[in-house]
Amino acid sequence: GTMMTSGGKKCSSMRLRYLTQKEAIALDEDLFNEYKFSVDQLMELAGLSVATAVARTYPAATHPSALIICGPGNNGGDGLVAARHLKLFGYNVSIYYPKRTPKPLYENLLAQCLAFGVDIVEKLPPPKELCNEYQFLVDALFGFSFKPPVRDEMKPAMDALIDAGLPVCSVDVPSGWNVEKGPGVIRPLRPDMLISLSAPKMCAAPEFILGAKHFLGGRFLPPGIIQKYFLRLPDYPCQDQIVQLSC
Ligand SMILES: NC(=O)C1=CN([C@@H]2O[C@H](COP(=O)(O)OP(=O)(O)OC[C@H]3O[C@@H](n4cnc5c(N)ncnc54)[C@H](O)[C@@H]3O)[C@@H](O)[C@H]2O)[C@@H](O)CC1
Ligand SMILES: [K+]
Repeated sequence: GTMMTSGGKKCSSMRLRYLTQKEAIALDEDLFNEYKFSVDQLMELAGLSVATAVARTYPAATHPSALIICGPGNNGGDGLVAARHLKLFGYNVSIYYPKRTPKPLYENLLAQCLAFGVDIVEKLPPPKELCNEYQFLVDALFGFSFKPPVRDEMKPAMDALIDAGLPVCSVDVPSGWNVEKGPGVIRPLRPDMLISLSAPKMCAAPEFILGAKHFLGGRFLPPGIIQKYFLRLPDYPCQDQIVQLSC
């Protein structure tokens, strides 16, 4: 079924199927191997979905400046793509990208960010000072390949997300969470909004994300994948790149 959000947008209330970590990884491999997608293709659509959901949740008029925290894998790549689109949408965008994987994919995305005027933050201020410069954070640190606990090198980035006291939008999986068992740790990240990509993972179930706003994006799954993984996905409205799952 569908419900209406306060903004008059449709919000799906159907019962979803949530993927295990293994299924999420296998589905990803199928897209590349069987369906011949390139990472760049899917990352562009994923990152555009993220930017769209962010813009719908945090309008630039009230939330003009964003800090996007990018990790070393493809979740971080989604963050780099989203940074460029948010810049195009009129936001002031900064990225913190502490561990840069030396691959052309990420190097090119970073070069594009620079060319579009995205600021690169080299050293994070203390978490409590982030609210002087930003109205919200985007968590593109870890996605479905993450295995807890967070290693030391990524702790400052994790602490910024948890301790800034700013609203956080998590990309695909709230960082630091167990992909299947949810928050787990004593003081977990509590995102204000989550955008699941292609299909929600187990940690995106309502009992874990509590009141967070939940979107689905990454509108690129072929019918064969939907059948193979028994997915139950809501319909995307018209040509939209995102659909809101919880109001
Ligand atoms: N199948 C899909 O729907 C698509 C997925 N994409 C994105 O790709 C993500 C998955 O990307 P990846 O598989 O590259 O992996 P992730 O981005 O989830 O994370 C892997 C990186 O994190 C590091 N890491 C893992 N555990 C850690 C720990 N405990 N402490 C510190 N570092 C740790 C790893 O060394 C690796 O560099 C998804 O969540 C999604 O955001 C999109 O880019 C494109 C399409
Ligand atoms: K994330």
